[in-house]
Amino acid sequence: MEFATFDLQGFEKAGLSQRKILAAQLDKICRDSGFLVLTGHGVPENYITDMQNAVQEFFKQAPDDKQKVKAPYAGYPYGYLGPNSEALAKSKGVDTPPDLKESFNGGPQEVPHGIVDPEALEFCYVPTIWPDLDGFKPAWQTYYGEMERLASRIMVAFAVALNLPDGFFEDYINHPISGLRALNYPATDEISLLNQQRAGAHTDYGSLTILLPQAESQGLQVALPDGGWFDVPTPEGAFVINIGDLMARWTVDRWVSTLHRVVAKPYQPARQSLAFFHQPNWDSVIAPLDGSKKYENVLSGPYLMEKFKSTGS
Ligand SMILES: O=C(O)CCC(=O)C(=O)O
Ligand SMILES: [Fe+2]
Repeated sequence: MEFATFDLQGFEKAGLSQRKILAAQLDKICRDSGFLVLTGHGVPENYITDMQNAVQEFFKQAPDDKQKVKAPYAGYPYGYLGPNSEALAKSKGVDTPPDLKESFNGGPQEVPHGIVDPEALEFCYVPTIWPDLDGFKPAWQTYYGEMERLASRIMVAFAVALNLPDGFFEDYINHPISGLRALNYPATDEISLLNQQRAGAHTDYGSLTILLPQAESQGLQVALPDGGWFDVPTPEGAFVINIGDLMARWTVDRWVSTLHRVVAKPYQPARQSLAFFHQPNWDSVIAPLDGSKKYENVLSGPYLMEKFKSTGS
């Protein structure tokens, strides 16, 4: 398998006929694996390094200091989630020991006017709990804002790839409820528990994920049709993008949300990554894009909430 690359600025600047060719390539990638390396993203490098440094400082703290910003109750979506709190494979009905990781999570930066649904307010519009570390909050907020803009641009390319008008997704994603997760996978020694991974095999839940694994780091793998695993390249200066379950459902399985994991091997150095999970507005109605009735309509927010209940977080 060759891992696909898509140059976003190349697409955005292309003339009409070249744009069609590139959109067809993007459609093929999303049908085949739903995973690609994204270049030409235009996110300023210093925003990325500021964020990576801030996150590294956060994880370097003593456990007690990290716990100061822990999610205050089970199910609270943001803040620090320590070791042993999540097993992603459970979202696929596979019972495994907890993933070998810790994370810090944050949500939308503001509550849009007119949101009154208490479930929405509780599930995605509760505050992010900020650590008391110089520069952490601004670095995080800047990076989050960049990811929101990048996701919107990718959604334009997706619309074109699906033969829809450029702005088709705009109204669905103008108040997105995306989550940003900084992940730290501590160095491993011997791996003692059977089936324990850094992130168990899972698919992502939303429209698309923008991943930034630490450059040249190892371990992210996508499932192959024959049951094997393929190592995802993590080139410097590029993001890894993948389709989530909601997009597969929206496209009535034209596009695939592929199983992936971060494999745990003995004696690995620590590994960090940033994962931005793009999710349409809380109340966007996700109806099959082909006009069929193959899937029932769902609301973006409640759909996501159901998915979360399954991972033991
Ligand atoms: O850390 C990574 O590279 C991937 C993590 C991941 O797939 C996830 O958290 O959904
Ligand atoms: Fe994932």
